[in-house]
Amino acid sequence: MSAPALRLQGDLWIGDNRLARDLKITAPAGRWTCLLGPSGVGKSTLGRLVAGLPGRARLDGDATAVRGRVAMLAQQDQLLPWASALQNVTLGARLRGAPADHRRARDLLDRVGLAGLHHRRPATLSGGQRQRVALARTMIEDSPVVVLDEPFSALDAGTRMAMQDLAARLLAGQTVLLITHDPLEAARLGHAAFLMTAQGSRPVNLPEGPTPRDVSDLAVTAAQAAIFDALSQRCAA
Ligand SMILES: Nc1ncnc2c1ncn2[C@@H]1O[C@H](COP(=O)(O)OP(=O)(O)OP(=O)(O)O)[C@@H](O)[C@H]1O
Repeated sequence: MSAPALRLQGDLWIGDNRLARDLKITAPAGRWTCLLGPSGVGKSTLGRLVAGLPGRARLDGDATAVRGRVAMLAQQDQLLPWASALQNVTLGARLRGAPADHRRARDLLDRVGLAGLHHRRPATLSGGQRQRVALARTMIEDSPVVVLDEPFSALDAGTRMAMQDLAARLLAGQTVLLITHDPLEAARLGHAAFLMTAQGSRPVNLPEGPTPRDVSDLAVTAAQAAIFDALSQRCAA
């Protein structure tokens, strides 16, 4: 199934509480779109809407109905506590009643740096290790649309960069909505980016060219600074 573009427009609500108005966010097909904005503005809520998760949230404007599977890596890793890392990675297939691809699951766990930890339960893993199990679980799905909600936030700088590179490679061609607080992450990984506030959304300029971009690229540094500036102004407003 080819990856669709996403269009998210209108006011975002949870019940009677309007979180943000006049959103105009478009995520190009098969590309990474980053969503930035102050804490509590509704980024995760929007991500859950895209993923079709049940709840009281709604967008009262025009939104693309996403057909087919959406994989979501939520802010809390949501691993099953009684299942091993490997069983957590193959959970989606088991829930669909499909045969689990253990070989691929093991390979992904190795690639996210968890070789030797396949049989550990989540409680015996660090926060960053659990986040990487959740990342492997998201990547094995091969969904046309992927929502990543702060997927690298628990990782040290070196591991974070390595996981960004791996995700950019393995999710190439899928439509990815990346929710992040990290301007550098957006500048490295985004083909498009939006800053979301309670008053609306606006596109953020990113460097041209292939991703993941080099951190030492001056265009990346400049984009990072511009995003940081925009975020501080919006948060101070
Ligand atoms: N189930 C819920 N019922 C009512 N309000 C909720 C619910 N879930 C979240 N909220 C509220 O909705 C707002 C948006 O939350 P959300 O988690 O989407 O924000 P966010 O932009 O992702 O924040 P952060 O960057 O801190 O993760 C917050 O004010 C939160 O308290």
